[in-house]
This record gives sequence, structure tokens and C-alpha cells, in this order.
Amino acid sequence: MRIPTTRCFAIVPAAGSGSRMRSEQPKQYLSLLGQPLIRHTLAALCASPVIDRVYVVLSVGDQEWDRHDWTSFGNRLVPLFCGGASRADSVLNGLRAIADDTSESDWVLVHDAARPCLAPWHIENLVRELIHDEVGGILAVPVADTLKQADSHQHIAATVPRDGLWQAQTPQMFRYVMLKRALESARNVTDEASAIEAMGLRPRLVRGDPTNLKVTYPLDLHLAEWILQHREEAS
Ligand SMILES: Nc1ccn([C@@H]2O[C@H](COP(=O)(O)OP(=O)(O)OP(=O)(O)O)[C@@H](O)[C@H]2O)c(=O)n1
Ligand SMILES: C[C@](O)(CO)[C@H](O)COP(=O)(O)O
Repeated sequence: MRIPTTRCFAIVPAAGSGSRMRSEQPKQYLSLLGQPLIRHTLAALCASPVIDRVYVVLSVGDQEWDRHDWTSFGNRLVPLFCGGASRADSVLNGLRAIADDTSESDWVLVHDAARPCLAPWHIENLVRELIHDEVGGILAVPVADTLKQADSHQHIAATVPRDGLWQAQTPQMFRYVMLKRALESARNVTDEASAIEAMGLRPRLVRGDPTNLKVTYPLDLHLAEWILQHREEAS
């Protein structure tokens, strides 16, 4: 793939506590095929020829990071101990921390540390589709199941038409200055795209696939292991 002249940086929010995983360790450090889960995520991003540098946003008190050897990634990987109370805070703190190393028009790909099965083609498809886009966009997958709206007694109140509904993933790719301004003015956003939407803009949906899952619950760790071991079959 032609390397874009505009630079692309990755920011990896990795300062969460993983409460839904119900594990002693923050889930980003749980063992996945003998390596900390986060190493798979960082390896996928650092191996990409279209990403110039990977910044991983760790919690200020992260005790785990320094127990591992990250030297194989060289200077392509930069840890930032500036995680915040929410994922959006962590991303914004990361953007502020790299202000001197980026230009306003650089692209930023925000990717969850908790998505270790990111494949090269996911990154390449996203960058190819968005590199000349006015706004940017996200990897996402069309909803496949029928969706039900629950009432307060967990009975079905309604069936939600799934036409046009997509499940958001990461990376989410926006220009540095647009994303920083959007997150500085947004309130209670779940992802970068919703901050951009709050500015009245419409990010593009780039089709991914379910293998780029977010490890949220214990079962997800086993699914991620299977995906990484059966990458060819799974794609
Ligand atoms: N204050 C936070 C919260 C989350 N994250 C990161 O955002 C990503 C996606 O969030 P999620 O899956 O919700 O992770 P956790 O918040 O750790 O999980 P939980 O909601 O179960 O506590 C994860 O890589 C997580 O480390 C972060 O950097 N800073
Ligand atoms: C950003 C994200 O992965 C898109 O699906 C998701 O919103 C993260 O949500 P979480 O609650 O922080 O896991």
C-alpha cells in the first residue's frame, strides 16, 4: 500500500480497570497466548507501515507496564502515564501530551488496548478509505442480530429495526486538531466519533468484521485466543 504523505499516529487508551472482566489484573495485562493482551494490540499497530508512532496512554499509577520488556518496539512505541477518569479523558490527555510532536493536520487513530485482534487489513482499509476524507471515520460492523428494547422489567418493549445500525469499533480516525477540539467541548461521550458528531459532523463508517472484538468479559479472552490462533480461517 502507498504510504500516505500525511502522518498517522496511533493513540491507545490503556488506562482502564477492566471491571467487567472481574480479574485481579487490569484486563490489558491478562495473558493472551503467553503474552500480555496489550502486547498483541501494540504489535499490530507498531507493525503497520502506515502508522508513524504509537502512543499508549497508561494510568498515572500503572504498576504493570514496567514489569515487561517493550524494547522490541524501539522508538515507535511511546508510553504516556496520563490516563484519566474516563476513556475520553485518557484520549484527550494523550492528545495534549503529544501536541509538540504532531501537526494539526496529522491523522490520529484511536484504538482500544482491549482490542488485541486488530489485523493489518483492518488498519489498511480504514486508512485507505479515510486518508482524503474531510471528517474521518471509524471501523464498524453492521448489526447482524435482531435488537430488542427492554422495559424496566426486562421484558421486550419493542423490536428495534436494525437497518442502518452498526456496532462501533476502533480504530477511530480523525485529524489531530479536529479530535482534540471535539473532545475538549464534548460531555459524556462514549467514543471519539460521538464527540465529532456533537460538532454536527458525520464520520464515515468503514466496514470491519467481528474478529476485531473488544475483550470486555471473561469469555472474550477465549474468543480472542481462538481468533489469533485461527487468523486465516477467521478472516
Ligand atoms: N479511564 C479509562 C477507561 C478505559 N480506558 C481504555 O479504554 C478501552 C476500552 O474501554 P473498556 O473496554 O470499557 O475498558 P475498561 O474501562 O477497562 O473496562 P470496564 O468498563 O469493564 O471497567 C480499554 O482499552 C481501556 O483500557 C482508558 O484508557 N481510560
Ligand atoms: C470505543 C468503543 O470501543 C467503540 O465500541 C467503545 O465505545 C468502548 O466502550 P467502553 O465502554 O469504553 O468499553
